[in-house]
Amino acid sequence: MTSRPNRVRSFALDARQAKRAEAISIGIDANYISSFVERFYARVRGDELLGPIFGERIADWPAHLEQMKRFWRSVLHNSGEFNGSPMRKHVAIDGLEERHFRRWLALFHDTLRDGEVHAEATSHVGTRARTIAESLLTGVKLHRHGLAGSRIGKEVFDV
Ligand code: HEM
Repeated sequence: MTSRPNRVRSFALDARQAKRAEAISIGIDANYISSFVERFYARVRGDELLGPIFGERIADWPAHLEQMKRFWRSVLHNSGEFNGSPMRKHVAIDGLEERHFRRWLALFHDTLRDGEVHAEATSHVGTRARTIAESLLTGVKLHRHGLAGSRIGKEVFDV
């Protein structure tokens, strides 16, 4: 008979595999993730608002791109490969505000649309990005202004 911890573990594995299979069925495989990460950060680096913020902080671009691929595989395939601390790192960027997140999302959505393989993939990945951006912005505001300034629970981005 299978022990309880084993059953729990195999349930978690099934859920992880199901999520990955569902993503892959709409074209979100590891190559798709790698491609949008590469193309997105090429745009970001050339952007006059965001480029300098990254330029001052990223010394090793190949390492950053690998980290971002692990992040997106964890988000989209539940791969569990990412162990960073995005909230802490974004809170530490002085002057980061709504207009930066708006630009980030606009570039991200342009990248997804330009490399579109499946409209459902664009919509799925774009929605995940927007949700994470909203939570990072909420965290940044909370850290800076406390609860009153954080607009918790409000829809922030409409892209
Ligand atoms: C407002 C625009 C943004 C700017 C200027 C920005 C900038 C940066 C910078 C400079 C880093 C490197 C930090 C370091 O290693 O010390 C970083 C890391 C990261 N960013 Fe952003 N970011 C933005 C928005 C976002 C959004 C919307 C997401 C997710 C949807 C995101 C996800 C990440 C992740 C996962 C990391 C790696 C964190 C880690 O390794 O612990 N960023 N970002």
